[in-house]
Amino acid sequence: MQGSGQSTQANLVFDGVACRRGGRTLFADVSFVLGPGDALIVSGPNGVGKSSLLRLAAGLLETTEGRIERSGAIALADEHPALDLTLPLGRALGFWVGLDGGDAGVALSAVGMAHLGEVPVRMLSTGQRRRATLARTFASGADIWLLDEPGNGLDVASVTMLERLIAGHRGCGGIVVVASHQGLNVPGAKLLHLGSLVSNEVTNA
Ligand SMILES: Nc1ncnc2c1ncn2[C@@H]1O[C@H](COP(=O)(O)OP(=O)(O)OP(=O)(O)O)[C@@H](O)[C@H]1O
Repeated sequence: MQGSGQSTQANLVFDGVACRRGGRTLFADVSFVLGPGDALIVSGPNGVGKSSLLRLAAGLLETTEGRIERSGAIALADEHPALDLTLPLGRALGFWVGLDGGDAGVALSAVGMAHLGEVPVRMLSTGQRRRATLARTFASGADIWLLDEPGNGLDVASVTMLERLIAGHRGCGGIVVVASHQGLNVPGAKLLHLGSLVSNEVTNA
């Protein structure tokens, strides 16, 4: 099914991971194990390293210490929609669908944007661009979704839609990691609060 975990063997493991950027240790000794259907919410103040943790998980940053293991395709959704601003939304999404597979129309419907397929990406509102980014994540068919502040700019109905997409992905064996200041409803998610170097402990919700 499009937008769901394609593999029942997806996993993401951090074992004693540290992250150093700009000459500063952001966090150290972060450990967690996520398997099919799991979710992790990463919270903490601005600049503590939430986005950096997602980039580590995506393999875009190197760990300073520790080990990261991942199995399954990864989609990272941050504030950059990575959609061609000049194209109508349906065609811009279609470019990625052409590479990843899936169906742009189904993905747009999943985020309530089926009626906006002809609107150029540059004309979308902030919240609509966020939803378009989610559509791209959904369409990717990736097993592991890394969502950076996915609720930013979303209205109440769209936050509910986001929570439903996350639940659906987990229900199909996918893994979701969310960095968020917002209190999203992600039942049974593990929680990681990055705050000080002594409190990077994962707890259950
Ligand atoms: N390319 C970079 N080079 C050096 N330092 C960086 C780079 N990108 C980010 N940083 C620094 O790493 C720290 C953590 O940034 P990061 O974006 O991971 O934090 P965050 O917890 O996601 O913050 P926010 O809640 O504001 O989104 C910040 O101090 C930031 O300045």
